[in-house]
Amino acid sequence: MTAPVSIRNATKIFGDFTALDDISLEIAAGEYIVLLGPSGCGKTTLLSLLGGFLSPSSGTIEINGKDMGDVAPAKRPTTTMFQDYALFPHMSLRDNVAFGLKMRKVGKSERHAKAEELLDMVGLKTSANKKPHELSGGQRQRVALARALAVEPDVLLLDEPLGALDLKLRRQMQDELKAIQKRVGTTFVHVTHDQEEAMAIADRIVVMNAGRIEDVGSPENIYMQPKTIFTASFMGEVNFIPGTFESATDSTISVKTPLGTVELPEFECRGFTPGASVTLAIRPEHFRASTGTGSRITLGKAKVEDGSFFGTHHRAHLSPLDYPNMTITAHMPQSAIIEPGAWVELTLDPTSVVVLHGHPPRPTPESAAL
Ligand SMILES: Nc1ncnc2c1ncn2[C@@H]1O[C@H](COP(=O)(O)OP(=O)(O)OP(=O)(O)O)[C@@H](O)[C@H]1O
Repeated sequence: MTAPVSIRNATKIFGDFTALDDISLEIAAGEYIVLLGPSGCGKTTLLSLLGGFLSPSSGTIEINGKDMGDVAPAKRPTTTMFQDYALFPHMSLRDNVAFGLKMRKVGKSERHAKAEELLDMVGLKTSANKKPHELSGGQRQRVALARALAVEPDVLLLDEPLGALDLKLRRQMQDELKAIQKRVGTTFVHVTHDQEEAMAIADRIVVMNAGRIEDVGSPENIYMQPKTIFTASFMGEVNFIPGTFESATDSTISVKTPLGTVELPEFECRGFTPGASVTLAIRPEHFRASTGTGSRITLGKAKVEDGSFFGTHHRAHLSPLDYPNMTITAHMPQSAIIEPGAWVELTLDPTSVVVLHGHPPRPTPESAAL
């Protein structure tokens, strides 16, 4: 079972605090959506509006074309899976998974068959008679997922579902969650503050900040072409170089920076006007500190301050000759020899540079990698 979801101009106000501010979002049936953002940005509040545990102060929520305004949580085609799982300790895994079906008066043999089918799907076929305390954290998480899916919701709401797991298990369960979602085809809306988790799982990521949606897109899109300074910095490491927009032709734009004027391909018209403050957002892996140039642009010489080896690459901090107060974080090839004090040529692929409106909120002369 699966359904589309429409959130239209949803606002939620607690007293004089606006937790959600005019949120609109269309979710397709069968999509895996991740709501991503820092603590307090309104993710759980939005999930609670979908589940019916909170009502919007204004705006509407439709699931499968039906307005959910007056529909109680238990009557909605949604199930919520919380971080603490809330499994019943005295019940077998089979009975835990079958619980929702029992409440719906489904007969014993039918509900047990369904529970066993779902336990099989989450890799716990032979554990149906065990109790939750006999399981590891990851196994308990799988039982909670099977239990949530047993009642065949159209939309499954997951609030930090992997928050209680250690990092390794978390990464493993992300792959499993995604695979199970694709298999059952249910619409999933998953809340997390972990950008790697969002990238690993989502069909589309919704980046939230202070009660508003900052950006929506595929993981690749959000990472490579963030629309705002907030998204660029929240989605992994990035260098910000402040600049001034100078001019545009049909195929290039020109931005003046402390490291010189750079000509970049015009990838999308974002309404820049000459003289406007802009920021170049550049991922560390898009810099190359080398002597090669080719079709790359150069930002001049830079001094290696320090470097660390990360297996797949070195991560180095560099000070540009023309602007020594700035620190650039660049990834350098595995084979590079990183010596503090060495001078390198700083080059980058112009197609990887994102030009954003404004300057970062804490504009430091360094514009250090955040
Ligand atoms: N019942 C409430 N009454 C008053 N304020 C609330 C209530 N529920 C949430 N808030 C506030 O609304 C804001 C958003 O809360 P919400 O729980 O949605 O954030 P979140 O993004 O899920 O954060 P976290 O990742 O920490 O769970 C917070 O500032 C929170 O304090």
